[in-house]
Amino acid sequence: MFHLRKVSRDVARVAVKTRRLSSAPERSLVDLSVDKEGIAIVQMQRAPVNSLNIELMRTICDSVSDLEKDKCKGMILTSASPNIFSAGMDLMELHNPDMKRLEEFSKSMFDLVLKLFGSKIVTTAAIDGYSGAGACVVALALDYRSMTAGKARIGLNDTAVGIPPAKWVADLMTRTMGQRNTELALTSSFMFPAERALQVGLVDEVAKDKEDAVERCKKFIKLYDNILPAVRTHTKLSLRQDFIVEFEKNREQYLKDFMNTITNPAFQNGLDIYISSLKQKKVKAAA
Ligand SMILES: CCCCCCCC/C=C\CC(=O)SCCNC(=O)CCNC(=O)[C@H](O)C(C)(C)COP(=O)(O)OP(=O)(O)OC[C@H]1O[C@@H](n2cnc3c(N)ncnc32)[C@H](O)[C@@H]1OP(=O)(O)O
Repeated sequence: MFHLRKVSRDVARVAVKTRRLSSAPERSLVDLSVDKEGIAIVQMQRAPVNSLNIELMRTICDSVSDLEKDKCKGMILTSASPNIFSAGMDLMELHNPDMKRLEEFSKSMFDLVLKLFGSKIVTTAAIDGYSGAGACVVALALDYRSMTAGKARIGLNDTAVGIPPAKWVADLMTRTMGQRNTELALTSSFMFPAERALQVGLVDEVAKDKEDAVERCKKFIKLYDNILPAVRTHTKLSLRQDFIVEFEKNREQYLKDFMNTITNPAFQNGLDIYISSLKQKKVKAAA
């Protein structure tokens, strides 16, 4: 049986870790709550756009570990930012990086993907807004995705940012969308609205708003009510083992490849321009 009091202790623990790891966050990077049925909502709240820095990735990872330990039924990853699920990796982590921090960043990214993909609990995302690149990878590592119709977009726009998608990223997407759709999505960096994402299998359901997206995740988690959790986990992990084994085997190489891409001067030049264009957009909007 799940106890609410225990969960608030967990929340406090996550908040403490976050304060220790990061230079200045005033509050926890995720808001974690669990309902009476043992369904957790892990709400990212790293303003303004939930960009994934080391601290946010570690906090999500630790939250999932805590929920697994507490034998939670399932989790819903969502966002506190209106219209943004997550802007993907924190570009500031990639821009003129300190080598040691970049290595830590890469490790945190791999740890998070493996934690989510291999989680014992049912993992879902209620995607209510932009979910690009690294955020799309996070969503793909989960069991189920519901996404709101309207302005929200999801996709792997890595090539647009100047990062050729790693083999493991393409594999993760292929498992969900198949070879042809993945090829088209990755080469074009297409950002899918919810209905198109549903057609290609990138998301599982289209919701009318965030509340509906969360409800659909809950419904999905409850589909497993009559299945023994250990049997469900065993089945899921045996079907995912090939990816996990391959990832672990090549992890060092993936790390080197990623670090080489990021530290390449041509990538850094491109990133300068990309970041300036993001800032410029704001200046133009204000004018
Ligand atoms: C964990 C597993 C990861 C595994 C990944 C492996 C594959 C690696 C591939 C890709 C890596 C990436 O993820 S690179 C990041 C890609 N993301 C983007 O290109 C998104 C860029 N941002 C936008 O398009 C827009 O900001 C937005 C649509 C997300 C929001 O638009 P909006 O108009 O609402 O807000 P602003 O544009 O004004 O942004 C507000 C504020 O946030 C800053 N910002 C935006 N995105 C990022 C980011 N990704 N990292 C850091 N900061 C970001 C933006 O510059 C503004 O800052 P200021 O207020 O200071 O101007």
